[in-house]
Amino acid sequence: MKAILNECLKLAARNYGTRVSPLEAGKLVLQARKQDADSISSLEKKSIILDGKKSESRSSRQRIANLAEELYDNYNPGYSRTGKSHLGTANYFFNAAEVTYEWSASSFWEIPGEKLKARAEQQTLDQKHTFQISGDLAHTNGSVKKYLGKTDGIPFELLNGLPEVAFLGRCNAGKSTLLNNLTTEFSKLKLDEYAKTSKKAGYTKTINSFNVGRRFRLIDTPGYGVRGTHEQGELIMRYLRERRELKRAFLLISAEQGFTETDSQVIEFLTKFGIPFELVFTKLDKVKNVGKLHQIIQESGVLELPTMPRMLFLNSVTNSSFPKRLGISSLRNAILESCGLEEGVRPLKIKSK
Ligand SMILES: Nc1nc2c(ncn2[C@@H]2O[C@H](COP(=O)(O)OP(=O)(O)OP(=O)(O)O)[C@@H](O)[C@H]2O)c(=O)[nH]1
Ligand SMILES: [Mg+2]
Repeated sequence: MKAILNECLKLAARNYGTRVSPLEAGKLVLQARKQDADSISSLEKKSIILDGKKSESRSSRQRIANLAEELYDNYNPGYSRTGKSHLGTANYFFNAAEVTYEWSASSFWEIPGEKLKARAEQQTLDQKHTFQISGDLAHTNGSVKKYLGKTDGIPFELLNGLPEVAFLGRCNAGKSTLLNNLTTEFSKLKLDEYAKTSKKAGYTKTINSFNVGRRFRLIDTPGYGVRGTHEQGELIMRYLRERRELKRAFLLISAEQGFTETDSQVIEFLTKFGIPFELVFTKLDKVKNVGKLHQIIQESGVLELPTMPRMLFLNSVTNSSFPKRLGISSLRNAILESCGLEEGVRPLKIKSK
């Protein structure tokens, strides 16, 4: 299957603008992806069934260690595998960057700078209106300029338009834990606790922002579902639609439990409003049967989405079968990439030892 896909992509590259349009190439890739999903997956053929018997054999440990990567390759045929040097620099960035909690918001207007932006925009509109009515330039005499220079008491660094990526997902999907996972060095056994987490669903109540190395912001959000409230849902939807700094959303799905109806609605919402997003399957350590995970993905319809979101697989919690945090390098790399940070970029603020 990989060979066919590679052929499609090569064909598209060679014939761009001549025989095969990118749209046709896209269709070919989609078709190939669907066939890939329909066939018994390569992983299933290899019978990686983690049935809880805790096989201690070396090959089994090796298979688990490669699980996140194999799933990534299996479900992202359109993406080339990220090179080791890219992953290495992404890991360096996250390990070295200073992480600071910045703000929380329980309504859209509490997000630093949003009120200010809206007022400035209103003034620009009013100014245009004045031009139209009077045609007299002197009429506006620079009042807008005077206003734009002020920050309304909001520290300038909160208004400095850093790119943002947001974690979305049902309550208890592991959003806050993932934020801690991303920002904790591999060598540490226990995750740093930047974002507060709990076994109790519905723990995060506001949108919370964390500055990473003064290069971008990670945004933790309240979960949706039974424990989420209507107001939280409205806040998240507004943030997703209106926040200009948002570069990409990462939608978390429990690899053990799969999609809920609300997850599907959120995917529909993101697609409808053209909000770039990727899918992150969390709690890989809880998956006992990889075949079931394949079934969950295939039956969810996400493989047919026209936007072909990338799919990442990881675990934030370790246990004896999963002694390592898998899949995190790929997510770190995807975040830097979505924020437009080139390979080799360094944090502007380094963690103190
Ligand atoms: N086994 C396992 N547990 C995880 C993983 N990620 C998170 N958890 C656990 O899931 C529970 C919920 O994690 P949170 O990070 O608080 O989940 P959340 O999505 O932020 O939840 P809300 O704030 O309620 O929306 C905690 O007990 C975590 O330890 C994982 O990868 N594997
Ligand atoms: Mg949370």
